[in-house]
Amino acid sequence: MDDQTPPNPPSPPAPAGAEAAEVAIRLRGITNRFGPQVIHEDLDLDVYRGEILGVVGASGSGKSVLLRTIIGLQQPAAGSVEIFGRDRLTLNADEEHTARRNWGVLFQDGALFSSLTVAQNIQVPLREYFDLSQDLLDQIASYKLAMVGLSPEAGPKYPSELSGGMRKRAGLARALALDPEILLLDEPTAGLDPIGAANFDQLLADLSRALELTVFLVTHDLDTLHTVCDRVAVLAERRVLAVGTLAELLQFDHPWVRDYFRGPRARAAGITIP
Ligand SMILES: Nc1ncnc2c1ncn2[C@@H]1O[C@H](COP(=O)(O)OP(=O)(O)OP(=O)(O)O)[C@@H](O)[C@H]1O
Repeated sequence: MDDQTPPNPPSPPAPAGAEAAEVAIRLRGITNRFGPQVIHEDLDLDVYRGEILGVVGASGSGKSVLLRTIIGLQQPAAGSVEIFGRDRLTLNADEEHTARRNWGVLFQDGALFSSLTVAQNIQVPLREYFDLSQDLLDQIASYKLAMVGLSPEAGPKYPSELSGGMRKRAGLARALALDPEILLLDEPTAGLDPIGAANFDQLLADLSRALELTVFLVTHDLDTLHTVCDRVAVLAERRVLAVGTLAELLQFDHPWVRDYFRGPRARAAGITIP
């Protein structure tokens, strides 16, 4: 760490009212670099079981890299990633395979396989983990489609035949295929019109409650932060600069945080200083 870098803030307290809230994802001392470019340095973050944590930060601050670090697509240069108390960087291949069932991911563009139908996309993770009959696979795909508000007619369609909003929902259905406890989403409302985005937010809020999901949600969408997130983490200066409820962040005195949460777009989203 260079001399200019302020120390990490103390570990954030558990959410109000949650006595000894269980930590679902614990990141400690995470450092990520690409060549000389340092993205994260000694980054700490706790995501509590059952919460929806919004992750914000300027473009290029490392939100997606952090998501990839949690799921193992990015190997950090230093630090630990604990999922429900187990350091996933120390798991062997079998343990890693089992652990991966515990989370579902929705990447920015939905990341569906374009050569597979929506139903086949949902069935990919199911085939990887279970030996099920085609009939059962089809039933599960229909059930997952219904869960995300898509009709059974979407099942035989190819991703290119869906609207952007439907593709996001299909991606969500695939992320939920294995009934994960943790859901990670990278800018799920990007590219959706305001009504589509609001509908997706509502779906996410309903599903996370019904399925008791822990949600790590990378977003630039102030409406999403306001309507669905329990807490928000701000990524800046290569670490988690602040984490708390929106009301707490509104009191946080830092130029980027102030501009982001108190600007005209924040006011338009209904975020106001209490
Ligand atoms: N595989 C990679 N190789 C080299 N550099 C990378 C790689 N992945 C990400 N980066 C760099 O890491 C930095 C953080 O990228 P990241 O995608 O995490 O930003 P972000 O905060 O998600 O941005 P945005 O809000 O624009 O999506 C960027 O400067 C990016 O160029």
